[in-house]
Amino acid sequence: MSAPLLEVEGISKSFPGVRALHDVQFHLAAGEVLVLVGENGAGKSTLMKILSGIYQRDTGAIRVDGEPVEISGPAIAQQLGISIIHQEMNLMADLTVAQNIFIGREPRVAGVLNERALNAQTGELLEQLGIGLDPRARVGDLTVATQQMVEIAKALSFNARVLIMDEPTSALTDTEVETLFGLIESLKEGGTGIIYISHRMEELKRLADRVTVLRDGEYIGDLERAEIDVPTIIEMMVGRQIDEGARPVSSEHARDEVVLDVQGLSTKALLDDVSFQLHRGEILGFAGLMGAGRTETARAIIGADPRSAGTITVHGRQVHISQPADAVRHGIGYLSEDRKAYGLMLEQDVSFNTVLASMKNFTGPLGYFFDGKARRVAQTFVDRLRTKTPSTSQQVKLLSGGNQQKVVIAKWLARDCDILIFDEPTRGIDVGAKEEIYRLLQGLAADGKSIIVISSELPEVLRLSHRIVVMAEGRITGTLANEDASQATIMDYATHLAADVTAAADHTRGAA
Ligand SMILES: Nc1ncnc2c1ncn2[C@@H]1O[C@H](COP(=O)(O)OP(=O)(O)OP(=O)(O)O)[C@@H](O)[C@H]1O
Repeated sequence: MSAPLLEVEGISKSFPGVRALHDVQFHLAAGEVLVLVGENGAGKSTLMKILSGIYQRDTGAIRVDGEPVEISGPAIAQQLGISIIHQEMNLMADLTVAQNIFIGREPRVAGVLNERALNAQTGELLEQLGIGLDPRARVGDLTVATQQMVEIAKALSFNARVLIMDEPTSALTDTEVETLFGLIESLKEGGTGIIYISHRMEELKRLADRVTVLRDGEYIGDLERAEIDVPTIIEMMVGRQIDEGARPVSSEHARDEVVLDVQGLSTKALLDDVSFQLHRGEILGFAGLMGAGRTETARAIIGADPRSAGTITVHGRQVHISQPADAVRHGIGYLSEDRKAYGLMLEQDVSFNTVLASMKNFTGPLGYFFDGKARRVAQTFVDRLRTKTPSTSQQVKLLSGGNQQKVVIAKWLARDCDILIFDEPTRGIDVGAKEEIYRLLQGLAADGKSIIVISSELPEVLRLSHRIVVMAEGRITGTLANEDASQATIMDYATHLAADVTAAADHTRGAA
């Protein structure tokens, strides 16, 4: 039998205070998709960073085609044919597609960049991959999905034999996901081995030839394609069974007081006459395709983007919100979908970030910061959300992606706003922690908070929301009671297949 394309054995890696990996193994054959799963902080990214030369292992062996290798830096990984596509992409917005792919390797004549050859070479590569894209397009003008295709093209331009994808679908629409999966199929046929990290269980069934499970930095086991069963995998991942909670019903809160009333909200860029009401104790889900206007609605409400029309009424009083600080003053908290840009101060620790939105409760006269109090509060959220961190004094940038997201959630929970808007709250969060976050949000709603959840995951919208607002192209196309909604009906409204039902639905049922 020929040696596997890639093999790792006995890999361990520690950081100060954290044992990230201990005696981990896996193997990958040419033309195989290996899906790597594990809870947040299980060690998936660390393992991939070792393979791509970003981190050095403490112990263990790595073999390519059966030969031991030392991956002492990213350039060596590239030479060995190992390429990684990160969760957060590393492209330069102001450069073109071609410039990004061949940056530092551009064809030159007598030292001068040959733009024409560069574009031709890129055109060829894109065509081979079946990606219909102009090599001269500016990357900053492309959608996230297309940028990701550029990342993949870039990885393959180094003749990658092993392609590592870290949660590649987390920011893609359903059709874009299909395009990506099509590309993965053709890469497999060409003999590329793919390591695919995902928290989405449905993807695993579609894609995986094999699944490798990590828990707490340790190798738990492998499942072959025929053995893949989601509940088994979840149990291997979290070491216990997860009960899925019941879906809520809309009538529970439909008659309660209206806490937030948005009428005729419009923006120059996209929104057209967006109107809805949020009740006390209600979770209102916002569904729709990427670009439908859900994030824009949130941003227009909190004053992050200018409105061209519309009124916002909080607890019966019309309010003037022209910047996010005004929104917070009126008790509206917004958890952004982009945690790095808006959510966290990465250099600061878990404790500081947890109290970041409620600083005045932790600051005394003359700006004295009550560090002990902040740490106690931060620790309660670390416990409740099961955030994996050695302590509350760990810098946030050293946490895994999913655990950073938990800190963002803690920050808004600590702020104690009356109205909370969560934009893709569980992006990058593992299945076990997701269910805990759902219960936490439902607990907050039961205590009288009002919550908007924007989510691209329909099972999440259905699991959480009393009512569901569906948007398409900047407008609300439907408002559904949870008991009337299914993934299919939501998609109908999101794609305009159903008539506008806003008026017919129980949009105003509770306003009596
Ligand atoms: N540079 C670092 N310094 C200290 N600790 C680190 C560093 N990088 C990772 N860790 C820790 O190592 C552990 C494994 O993290 P890793 O990012 O590999 O997890 P993951 O499985 O990829 O999680 P997620 O699903 O949340 O992305 C975590 O506890 C993380 O906080």
